[in-house]
Parts: sequence; C-alpha cells; structure tokens
Amino acid sequence: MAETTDKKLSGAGLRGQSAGETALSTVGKSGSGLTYRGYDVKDLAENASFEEVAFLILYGELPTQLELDNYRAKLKGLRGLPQALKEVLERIPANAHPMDVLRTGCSMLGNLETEHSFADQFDVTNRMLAAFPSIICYWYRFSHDGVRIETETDDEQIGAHFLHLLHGKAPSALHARVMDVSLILYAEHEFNASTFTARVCASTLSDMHSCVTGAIGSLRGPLHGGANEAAMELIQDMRDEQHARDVLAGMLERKEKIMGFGHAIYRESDPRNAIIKEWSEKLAKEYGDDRLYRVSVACEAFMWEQKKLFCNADFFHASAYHFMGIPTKLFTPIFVCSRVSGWTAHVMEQRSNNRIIRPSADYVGVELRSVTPISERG
Ligand SMILES: CC(=O)SCCNC(=O)CCNC(=O)[C@H](O)C(C)(C)COP(=O)(O)OP(=O)(O)OC[C@H]1O[C@@H](n2cnc3c(N)ncnc32)[C@H](O)[C@@H]1OP(=O)(O)O
Ligand SMILES: O=C([O-])CC(=O)C(=O)O
Repeated sequence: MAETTDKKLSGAGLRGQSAGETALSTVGKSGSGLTYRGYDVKDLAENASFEEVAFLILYGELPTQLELDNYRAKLKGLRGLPQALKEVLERIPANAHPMDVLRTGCSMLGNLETEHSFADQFDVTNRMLAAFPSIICYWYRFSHDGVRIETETDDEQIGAHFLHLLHGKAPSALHARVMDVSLILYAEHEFNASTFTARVCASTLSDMHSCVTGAIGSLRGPLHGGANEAAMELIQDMRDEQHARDVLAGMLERKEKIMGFGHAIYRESDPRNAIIKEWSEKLAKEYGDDRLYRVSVACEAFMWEQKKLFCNADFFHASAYHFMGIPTKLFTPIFVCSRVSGWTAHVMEQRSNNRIIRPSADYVGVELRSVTPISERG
C-alpha cells in the first residue's frame, strides 16, 4: 500500500506544507492509499457507482436506495443545454482543445445560470455534474461530425450517458462499468493543483462557476490531468515491449518527463493504478488487440526498474479509454466530468470556514532604487 512516511515532502511547490483542513479525502495516509470521507477508493470502485460517490463527497454520506434513485433522476433531468450555450459551442472550431471548450462551456453556463447566492451551491453543482458530458459531446459531435445531438438520454449513469452521446448508441455493460469505475477513481484527491485553484478562488467568496472554470484551466496541464492524454501519445506508436523500453530509455537519457508516472504525494504506488490496470486488461481482451496494454505493462516495469517511478492514475487510463473508442483529446475532459464533484465539495468546505488564501513570498529581486528620468535611461 502506498505510504508517504519516507517520502521527502519539502522544497518548492509548497510540497509538504499543510494549506488547510479537509474532511473530504486522505491521500497516501498509512493503511489505505486513498479514502473519500473515510471509504477506501478500492471499496468504492468495487461496491458503489459514481453517482453514489458524488453524493457521498457532496452530501457527506452514501445515499440510501431511495436517495440514489432521486439523485439519479435529478441529474438526468439536468442534461439539456440552453440554446445560447449550444450556439457558443457551435462557434468553437474543431481544432480547439476540448479542455478549452469545457472551460468556456462552464464559464458560459455561469453567465446563463449564475450562482446568485451560496444557497444555490448544490443546485449549480448538480447542474455542472449533469451538463459537462453534454457540453463536451455536443461540441465534439457538432464540430467533428456536423450533427446537433440530443443531449438528454435515458442512461441512469453519467459514464454510460457520456459514451452514449459520444458514439450515438448505448454502451455495452463492460464499457459502462469501466467508465463508472474511472469516474470514481478520478473524483477527489485532497489539495491537488486544480482543487487548490478552486479553493483559492472560493476563498475570495467568488461564485462556483469561476472556481470550477479556474480548476479546469489547472487540470489541463500535462503535469496534472493532461497526463492521461500525454500518456496515450507516448504509447500509441510503441510497436512492442522492446520498442517501449527503447523509447523510454531514450527519454530518460534526455532527461524528459514520462507522463503518467510519478506523483507529488504517493511514494511507491498510486492505489488507483492497479484498479484501472485490471480493467484495461479486460478491455484489451475484448478489443482483440492487446498491444497497447502489453506496451503499457512493459513501460510500468521498465520505469520501476530504472527509476523507481510508478504509474499514477493516468497511465492505464490511456489504454482503457482508447479501447472504448474514446478520442485521445477527450481523455482529460472526462477527468473534469468526475473531479467536478471534488472541486465543488472543496469550494463548499472552504466557504463553510473561510479566510482568504493569501500566502507570503520571499522577495529575491533588486534592492530599493529610485526612478531615473526617462531621458537619462540608457
Ligand atoms: C492525476 C494527476 O494529476 S497525477 C500526476 C499526473 N502527471 C504526470 O503524470 C506527469 C509526470 N509526472 C511528473 O511530472 C511528476 O511526477 C509530478 C508532477 C506528478 C510530481 O512532481 P514532483 O512532486 O516534483 O515529483 P518528485 O518530487 O517525486 O520527483 C522526484 C524526481 O523524480 C523525477 N520525476 C518525477 N516524475 C517523473 C517522470 N514522470 N518522468 C521523469 N522523471 C520524473 C523528478 O524530475 C525528480 O527528479 P530530480 O530530483 O532530479 O529533480
Ligand atoms: O494529487 C495530485 O497531486 C494530483 C491529482 O489530482 C491526482 O493524483 O488525482
């Protein structure tokens, strides 16, 4: 099990410094790698659905069957997009990055359905959870296939709904389950960069859409959520295990970062990796060509052997998503569709006990000096 006790958590990037309290999750604590409100993520991935997990994160407890039925019905009813938002999405070009589309989509939703008071925070959150898959798929299908899709489906679950919108047909039970597990794994992760962005924004008493729009921008980078997309770009051309090792050896030699490996907090493993890896293996069998799975396994072994670097949650997500026919550039937006549950819960937690987040800086610039008249500057 991943423990952080021996990892040197110090230095730049605020590493190892506590920036506040949270009751939402633990990352890398002894005994269990990742917990959401006291439940091990492995337990949740085996025994719950994403909607149950989102409910847990947002409302504090797992729902009863009746509460879950009501929650799913509520989310189902919030999947439609306002005409003005569809018009904005239709104007975004096909070569835009889908994370930019989602960032704009979230911001536009904030203009149309503004959070006027914190009393609206659960309503705007549930709207985002329900509407983000619609936003990304509406834009993708319009810009790539020239169709205006109907974003309301009968799918009970968000993961199945996403695949349904993307492919124009309901997914298989296996694909629906893998999407569900994936959303559970990505839902929440303490004070990571995007969540911290959301909390900093929340600490100014800003609105929920601003907090989430900022968080999307932070998640986009390849050192954070963008790593699942970058990992796919890395493995897609690897012909076999030996080729995988050669590619990585060259990258390490050139001191390049290998996306999908390492973590700011976990020391020797990311508990989510074993879970998504197992599903990727199942999908590879169904897909009928296991090259991507095999090269991924070879990468994992090589990186551990050479650098003691392990796969984080993103690495095996790359092959798993690919096996389900998801275009690479939609990988990180799926992360958003899940992590929005964690971000919004953190915003609510910040609001409930707020002081503006404003750290200090160590000044390293020039000493005090006076302005030289412009005619004398050379
Ligand atoms: C969902 C998520 O956001 S999970 C993270 C997704 N991001 C990635 O997969 C990007 C690749 N990984 C990385 O860049 C880093 O591991 C991060 C950003 C995740 C964590 O960064 P840090 O906390 O600074 O890493 P850490 O302190 O463990 O690094 C130790 C050493 O390993 C190196 N290292 C860490 N990860 C990698 C990697 N993926 N490839 C090559 N070298 C690496 C670091 O450069 C550092 O070397 P140095 O001491 O010579 O400077
Ligand atoms: O915690 C982090 O630094 C990165 C993150 O969000 C995750 O691993 O899910």
